Amino acid sequence: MGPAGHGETNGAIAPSNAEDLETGAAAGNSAPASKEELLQELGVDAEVFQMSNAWRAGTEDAKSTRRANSMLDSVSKMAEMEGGASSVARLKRVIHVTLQWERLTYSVTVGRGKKRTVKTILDGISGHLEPGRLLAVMGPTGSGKTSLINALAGRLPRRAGRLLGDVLINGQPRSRGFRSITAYVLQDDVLYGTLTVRETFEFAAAIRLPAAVSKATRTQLVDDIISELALGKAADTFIGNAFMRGVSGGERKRTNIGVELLSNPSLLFLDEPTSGLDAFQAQNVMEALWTLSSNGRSVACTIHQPRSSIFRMFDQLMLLSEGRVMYFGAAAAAVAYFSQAGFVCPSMFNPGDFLIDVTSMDYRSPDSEALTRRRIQLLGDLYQRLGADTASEAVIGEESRRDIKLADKDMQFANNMLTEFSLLLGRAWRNSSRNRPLQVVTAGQTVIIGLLLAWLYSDMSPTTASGVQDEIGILFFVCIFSAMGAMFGALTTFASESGIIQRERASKSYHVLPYYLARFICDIPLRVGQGLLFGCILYWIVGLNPSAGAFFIFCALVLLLSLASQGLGVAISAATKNEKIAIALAPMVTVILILFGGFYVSVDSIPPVLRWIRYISHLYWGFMGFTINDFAGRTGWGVQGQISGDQVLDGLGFGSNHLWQSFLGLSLLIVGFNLLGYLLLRFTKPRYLPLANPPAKKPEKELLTQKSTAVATV
Ligand SMILES: Nc1ncnc2c1ncn2[C@@H]1O[C@H](COP(=O)(O)OP(=O)(O)OP(=O)(O)O)[C@@H](O)[C@H]1O
Repeated sequence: MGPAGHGETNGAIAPSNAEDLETGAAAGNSAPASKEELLQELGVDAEVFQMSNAWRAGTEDAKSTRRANSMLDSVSKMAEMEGGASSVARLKRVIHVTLQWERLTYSVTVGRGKKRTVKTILDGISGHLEPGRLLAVMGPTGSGKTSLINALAGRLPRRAGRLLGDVLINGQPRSRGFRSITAYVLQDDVLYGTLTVRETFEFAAAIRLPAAVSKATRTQLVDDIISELALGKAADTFIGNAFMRGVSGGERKRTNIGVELLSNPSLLFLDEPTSGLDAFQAQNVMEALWTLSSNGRSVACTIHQPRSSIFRMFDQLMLLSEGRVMYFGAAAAAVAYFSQAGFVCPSMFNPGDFLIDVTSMDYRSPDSEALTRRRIQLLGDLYQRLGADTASEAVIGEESRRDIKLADKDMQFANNMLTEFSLLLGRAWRNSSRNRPLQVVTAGQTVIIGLLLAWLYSDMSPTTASGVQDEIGILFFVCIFSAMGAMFGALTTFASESGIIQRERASKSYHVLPYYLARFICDIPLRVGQGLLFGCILYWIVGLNPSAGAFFIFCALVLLLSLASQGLGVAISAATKNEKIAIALAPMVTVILILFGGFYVSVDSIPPVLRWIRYISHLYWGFMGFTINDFAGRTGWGVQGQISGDQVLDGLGFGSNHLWQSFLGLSLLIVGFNLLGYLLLRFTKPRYLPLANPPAKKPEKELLTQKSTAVATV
């Protein structure tokens, strides 16, 4: 692979003159028919299909005059302010990245048993992206846009299939350093709704930049990003969530992009950055991307159907359909290319809509399906004949050559674990304390359940026939209530944060341990508050053990039980990695642990082989603690007050147990469940599909035979 052989390289990849075209045709390997045959079938006179410069050479380098390099300027200034610290200067410098991809083929196995087939999602796609350019990957739905961006960013899920081809960064295969210079912006915004835009950036700056970067510099960097993304007006507004109104969809999207910019990526991948936005917001987001690319970055995004003003911002366009390239080159020249191929865009028509119309399958009737399928096949063949071979060729500029080594630096954590912990604790605390709806719901349900129970059991008397059973029942209910609330709280919290954690871990923002500890510690006040509230309402009204010490032990047990349940909730959500599966699984786990909790089946009645299960049931230890705390050493139950508390404990199988065992059991489970949750979170990183070598080019003779067979079949 080398410099393009067709002069201007800012987009068009077809040979630059008729001679080149013929050469391309001769070498052109996998096209099933000659250019003339293809044009004939498309209904275009070959003579008319002039290789005019209009679509081939693409537009002028419109950006070069507009490329302000403002970011680079301010970055250099900041580096000076830092006393020229080389690490700081390097951290903020945009590296020039030329991305090339050649014959990318991605296939997956679909179906089961005899119906198993291999589905080709990307079929030999080649292209390139140079620094300072904005590449749009367009195509009808299901054409392979997301798969291509994921393949280029190295983000295809590992179990998904097979990926063949070459992806080069400044002429070199992607190395470990690839991630340190790239950012990948997901389609869904993953942000804390309870933080403002500025706080979100400040946190990202603090956690991603080394401690050597002063606060003033970080503030400057945040201000720069806010102005670069035109977020000035929204800077101090909350991001917002289901309970709290926040910034607009476009501002949210730009904040999402801005977070990635704080690690100063040189290569930016975005999947559908305008999805779900109205035309105006979409325009703002794309303008922000245009500015970012103008500052020397290489930006690639998928986009479904851009309005015409957005289309004009694209430097390069890769148009896909059915996993094949329909066009790759200067975006401004795409319409001319298609009009030469016989598809003329009506005047005043949005080019984006036109290109999608031309390359979409029409499934409305068998005839229209066959017709559009054939059209797409011909357009794919025509493109392959004209430009596919040279599509991955790019000029690797001087800056890119110089930057090869910088692009090879592996990503490192910026701070030590203690700093990470304090930053994460600050964020978690802010998030929890501002999450009023959660606090109100937690407090509300505690008060309602507490009062309801108190009311139901207010007439409870130890000297009735059912007195003992009533008291045991209420204690077990306390166990279940404390456990369920904490577990489902943890399930939803961790599930809602999992996107954020994944993104931050992918950019090596922090270790899992400080994150986990910060979350754990941050939840303690909520659990303590809930335990005390519940205890205060219920304990005295119902008339449990009246000693003050027993009351505090009761509250401590509620707290420990909640913390153990929280750990179990985290472990379940870390193991399942999916909120819906986690919420479906949690009740089953809870029911098993309830069964072994000592209330429904006494310990002696459990088959010996299953008895060990009670030791991993926090409900068992909690229930044991509550009953010992309430019954031990007391008397006065039964109609004549003849039943002692110790007899009750004997009946439950807790006669020989002590309170300290309950505390110890719960403490061990808190450690055990949380350790399990931590380890699952730590070691279950998303795994991505490695890139295998591209298939060797087949000898021309073999290809020609295949082509004639293919044409004959059609
Ligand atoms: N792991 C997979 N297993 C089976 N089919 C898959 C897999 N990944 C993608 N596909 C299929 O490949 C095709 C391309 O998917 P992709 O998401 O890349 O398309 P897209 O152009 O981004 O679509 P959209 O615009 O709807 O997001 C689709 O038909 C999709 O269903």
